[in-house]
Amino acid sequence: MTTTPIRIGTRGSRLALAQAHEVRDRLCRSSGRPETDFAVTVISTSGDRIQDRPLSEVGGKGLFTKEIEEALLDGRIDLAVHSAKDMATRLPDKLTIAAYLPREDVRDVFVGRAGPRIVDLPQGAVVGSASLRRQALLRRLRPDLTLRILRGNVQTRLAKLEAGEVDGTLLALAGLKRLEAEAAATEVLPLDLFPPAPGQGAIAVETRADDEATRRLLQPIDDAPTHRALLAERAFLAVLDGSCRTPIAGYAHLEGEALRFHGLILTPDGMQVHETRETGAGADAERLGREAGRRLRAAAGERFFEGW
Ligand SMILES: NCc1[nH]cc(CCC(=O)O)c1CC(=O)O
Repeated sequence: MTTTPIRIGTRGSRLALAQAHEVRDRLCRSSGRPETDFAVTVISTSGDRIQDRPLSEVGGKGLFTKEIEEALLDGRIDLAVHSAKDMATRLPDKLTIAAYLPREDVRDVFVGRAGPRIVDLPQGAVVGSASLRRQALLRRLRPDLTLRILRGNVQTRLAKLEAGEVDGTLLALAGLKRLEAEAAATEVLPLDLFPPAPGQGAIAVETRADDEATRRLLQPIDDAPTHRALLAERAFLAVLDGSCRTPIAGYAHLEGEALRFHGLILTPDGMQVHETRETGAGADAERLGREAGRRLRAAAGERFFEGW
């Protein structure tokens, strides 16, 4: 019997590969098919190639997914595995997110060389991050620090820290855990001070909307609570990210039947902050996220989004 393998597209970083392998392993278990029925295809993205500028300057998030989505649309792959955080808020028309794996820890961590905790850093210490959200949250807490753009995948960033380019950096705990490198974290940051980016810690599986067979294959590995939370967070982001230069945090999670949402926008210098906390029904996730976004838009005023 010959079967064409199901082709799984992913970026080539160690983290991306670990995530793609996790999806493949779950699909093997849920479908009873052997590993040889799946082929992991590495696709290089513009986000991987551009290393010297913040993503907000070169077109934002879609950069880590564009080439992979093109491969899906062309039929070169059947499904794509992404960090949900890296996905643009609007997907190409013919694509859909068919499954989210159970979410990993959503918190950010500090990895310090000059001191284990952010409070331990000496005045003016250099912290590297390419994330506008992390930079702004850090400035709010420690306006004296010097911020540097630190790009590259998780390994590269840890190597740059080790080499002394910066005194500390901020990373997602989820990524470190998936790389079995969580020991690198010197401080796990509290959710109220460092609310995560929408989608952080979640792995999304994208496919063609009209590919019924792949959608059916993915259905059993979809985690409903993560899916609900992500609907809220992505709806929130869609209302707010007309400009991808606005630092935005958004985190939804289910507590029983209730969906709790925390959203925050701030100026890049961390001086102005607008924040909202809401609770709603899990079934209303998208509406909850959208309304939280509208509330913040109204509270901040349109000029807030134009200032930089
Ligand atoms: N391209 C950045 C990126 N996208 C997803 C993760 C971590 C894993 C996750 O949030 O699921 C990271 C690295 C980081 O923020 O430290």
